[in-house]
Amino acid sequence: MMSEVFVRVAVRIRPLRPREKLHKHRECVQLVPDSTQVMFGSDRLFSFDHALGPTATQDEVYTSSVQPLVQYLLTGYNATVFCYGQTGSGKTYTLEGGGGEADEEGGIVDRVAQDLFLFLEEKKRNTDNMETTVWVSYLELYREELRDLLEQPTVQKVFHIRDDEKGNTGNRQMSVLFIWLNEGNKWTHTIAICLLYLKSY
Ligand SMILES: Nc1ncnc2c1ncn2[C@@H]1O[C@H](COP(=O)(O)OP(=O)(O)OP(=O)(O)O)[C@@H](O)[C@H]1O
Repeated sequence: MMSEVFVRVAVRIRPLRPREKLHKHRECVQLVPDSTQVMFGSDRLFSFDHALGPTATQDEVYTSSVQPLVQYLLTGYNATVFCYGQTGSGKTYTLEGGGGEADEEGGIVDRVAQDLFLFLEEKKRNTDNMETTVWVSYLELYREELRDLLEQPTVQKVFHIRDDEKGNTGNRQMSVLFIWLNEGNKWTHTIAICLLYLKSY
């Protein structure tokens, strides 16, 4: 059951990369054991809804911070997950995964796609005449420009972010968006990115 908190913030501290170790970089942020706090330097404490340290697995990140939202989606609510952080802090790794073949490296997007279909299957088994449609969009928002990543690179479709006279972007809707690839009747890979769904009008 989701509590009445609409925005939750999880912090993830990534491990030092081999090159950083080679250059003798040191961690400057510590996870406070058995808490959801992190410490900067020796005395600055910050609290979050979830705090995940350098040894946290992709699965721990997903189950603690995202999985409840997928359940929530099926009850008709919208949910948005986004990663924020400076360059190299691990946003792509957390969302899309480490790029390896191993399941444990899969990111949030893979796991959302897999679970969504599992949960839908389960719901379908317990519900008469249930029909579901899953819409898929894959958009990139970069420097105020939107690109449809499912379009052929040669097709230049222009999306606009539009405001009404009061400055509201009324037709804008945040969603969880994903694509999946089905090779030889087997779900071999899932990629998803959640950004922004805009009705083009
Ligand atoms: N939790 C982690 N465990 C192991 N390696 C990680 C982890 N998080 C990030 N990395 C590695 O650190 C590097 C930087 O991460 P990533 O590319 O995800 O950063 P980013 O925030 O997306 O950066 P940018 O904003 O420049 O795209 C990558 O080589 C990635 O594989």
